[in-house]
Amino acid sequence: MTVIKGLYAVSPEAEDSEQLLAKVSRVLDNGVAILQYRNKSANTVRRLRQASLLASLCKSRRVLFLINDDVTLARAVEADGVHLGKTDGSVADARAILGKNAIIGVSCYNDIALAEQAARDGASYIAFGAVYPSRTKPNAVAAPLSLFAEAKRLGLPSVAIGGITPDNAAEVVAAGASAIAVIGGLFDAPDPAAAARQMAALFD
Ligand SMILES: Cc1ncc(COP(=O)(O)OP(=O)(O)O)c(N)n1
Ligand SMILES: Cc1ncsc1CCOP(=O)(O)O
Ligand SMILES: [Mg+2]
Repeated sequence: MTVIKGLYAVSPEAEDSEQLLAKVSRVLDNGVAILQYRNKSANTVRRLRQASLLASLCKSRRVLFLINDDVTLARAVEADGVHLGKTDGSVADARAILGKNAIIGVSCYNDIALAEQAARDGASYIAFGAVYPSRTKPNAVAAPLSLFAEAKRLGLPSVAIGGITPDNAAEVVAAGASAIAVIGGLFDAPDPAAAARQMAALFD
């Protein structure tokens, strides 16, 4: 079984694919266990190009590679899996397309009932957030850290997302999150590689 644990980097929006590759490449060797390609604005051609570049990078660095929202794209680039929110399709459909070993993560926001449902549906992990206010997604619902202890009984890895930085990440890990998903706290840090090392070290 694939282990979902540690620093889970989520890619920032980027128009320039080479710049995106360079940015991600700089943090990847500093303790990132999982990378998610998340792009909410580019067209299909650019998304395919960016996802292909990141897929090769992750393969060469032995980092798990997931795609946000888009099962078709995940299959096209042979990603390890997909992350699904409430409007992104079902776990069953994703598994039918990606196969039984695919990693399928499900957003549960601040709702333990959604996590229970995701567990019944065969999700690989559940995600709660935003655990802190997020500049990337300012309207995200606020999720209390107590959810991570509560979700332990489901027996699935739990991922925390939203506003996580090197300054608050220890508190999230102490609350019981298996992994911390980070965009701004990593890619907007003064020294992204150092921020990655600091957050990854919490899982040693
Ligand atoms: C690890 C992780 N957790 C939550 C999300 C959010 O997914 P969703 O609610 O579908 O929102 P968008 O990211 O699609 O805007 C995520 N992407 N990754
Ligand atoms: C996708 C998503 N879902 C809840 S908060 C968020 C954004 C996370 O980005 P950041 O780490 O910059 O707050
Ligand atoms: Mg989504």
